[in-house]
Amino acid sequence: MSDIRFEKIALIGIGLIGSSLARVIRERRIAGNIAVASRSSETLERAHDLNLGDSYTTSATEAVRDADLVIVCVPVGASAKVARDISDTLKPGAIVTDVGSTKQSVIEQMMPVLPETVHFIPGHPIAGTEQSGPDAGFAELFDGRWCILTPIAGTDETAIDRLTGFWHACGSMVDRMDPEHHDMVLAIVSHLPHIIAYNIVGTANDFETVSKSEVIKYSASGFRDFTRLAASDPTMWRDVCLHNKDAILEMLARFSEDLSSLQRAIRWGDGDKLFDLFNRTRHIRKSIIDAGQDVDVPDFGRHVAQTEGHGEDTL
Ligand SMILES: NC(=O)c1ccc[n+]([C@@H]2O[C@H](COP(=O)([O-])OP(=O)(O)OC[C@H]3O[C@@H](n4cnc5c(N)ncnc54)[C@H](O)[C@@H]3O)[C@@H](O)[C@H]2O)c1
Ligand SMILES: O=C(O)C(=O)C[C@]1(C(=O)O)C=C[C@@H](O)C=C1
Repeated sequence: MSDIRFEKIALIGIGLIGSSLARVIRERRIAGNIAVASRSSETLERAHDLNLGDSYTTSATEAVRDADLVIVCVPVGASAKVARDISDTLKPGAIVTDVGSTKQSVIEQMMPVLPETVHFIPGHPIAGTEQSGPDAGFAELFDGRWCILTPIAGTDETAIDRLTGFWHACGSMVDRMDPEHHDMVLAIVSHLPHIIAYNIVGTANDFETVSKSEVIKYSASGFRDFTRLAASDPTMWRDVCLHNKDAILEMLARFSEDLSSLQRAIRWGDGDKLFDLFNRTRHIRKSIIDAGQDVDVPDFGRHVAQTEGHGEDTL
């Protein structure tokens, strides 16, 4: 199907999300030209080998020249630097968006730097895996998943419609949300689960009386699910924690209170309380399945994770 909506799309960052976008844009002919920018020449070379774009550069400044749509696909802590790099070469009338997991911080970092001649519309596809790097992406990643746009008041509606059309062409359903609300919702449905996973796997790893080989040998189901999340990219999740601090701390406080209450029920043998909670949560799972949102992470592109950029300057 030919569905060209943009002459030129620039992808800044070509990891899991950037490379999935490159693949779906190419497969579904959403753009005439894809410019790929990555700060590391090694990643860029890999993107070239995988034939992800039409041009490749380590300069974000160069990539965005003449682009009608610019999609920033880097860890959220790098947003300000990217905005500074691209602001002078952006084409007037271009749409600039991002895919970052937090929204208020990205807006605070990018908005003051970007020129008023472009349409800045923050976005967040609620789709991903624990993998990272250009090998990890796949064209079907966004199929049937939500993408949340958090436009700033006064943004041109035609530009929002164009970006909505882009995400539809990538297979997504699109919702609009206030950035503050987005950060609170994602803190509970995405950020807390990852923090809990990192913590539980860390606890198991530090536990002296259970050996590492026993953890690996007997992690049949429940623990195994946590290890998948805890294998997610450290740079990305460090930035999420630092850039959605208030909402995450609010959710962690509630979580800790509820955990203490659960701990008390176990200590005092309060079976009714335990049963009521477990029964209530079981229904949530059923509602997710009934809503068709029980999307298993598929096996497409499950190569060894390439985690480029750890510990680098993305704060
Ligand atoms: N992984 C997921 O499940 C997922 C889902 C939705 C949104 N996101 C968001 O998408 C963005 C990209 O995540 P990803 O999973 O594709 O990560 P990734 O690690 O696979 O790719 C990140 C890319 O950004 C580049 N990069 C890293 N630091 C940079 C810097 N300081 N300056 C410029 N470029 C830099 C890397 O070279 C790489 O090309 C993040 O903001 C993340 O929060 C991730
Ligand atoms: O499925 C996973 O592995 C993910 O971590 C994807 C996930 C999520 O928590 O749902 C992670 C972060 C993103 O911002 C959006 C999606």
